[in-house]
Amino acid sequence: MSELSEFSCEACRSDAPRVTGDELEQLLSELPDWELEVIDNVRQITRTYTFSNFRTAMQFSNAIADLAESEGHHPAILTEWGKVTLSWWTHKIMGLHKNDFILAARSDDIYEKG
Ligand SMILES: C[C@H](O)[C@H](O)[C@H]1CNC2=NC(N)=NC(=O)C2=N1
Repeated sequence: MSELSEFSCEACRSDAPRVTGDELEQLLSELPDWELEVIDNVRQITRTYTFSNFRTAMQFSNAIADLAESEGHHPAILTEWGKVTLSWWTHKIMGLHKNDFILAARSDDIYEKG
């Protein structure tokens, strides 16, 4: 469990600063299973989780949906047979906010709880 999951998300505003530079490197180092990607010039963090079948993949996806709704912050979720890929970024700032790293850590906790 990353310490990041202990943090609370803050209300994100359109003028919130994007995470960059040393802070970005530090946050990425706390989430070793996550990859930094740039899609349509927008930085995001992505991880693919594996499952034994589609039903358990869907159950995890629904748990992530509950997390997202409770925090008012939503990932892209790709649910496939045996796999779920999550991508977190902040739409308002078209980039990465600390909230994205907090929720990625919370996503890992949900996965590890099984
Ligand atoms: C109106 C609604 O609360 C906002 O659009 C929220 C919804 N969920 C969100 N999710 C993400 N990832 N980024 C946002 O900027 C965002 N904004």
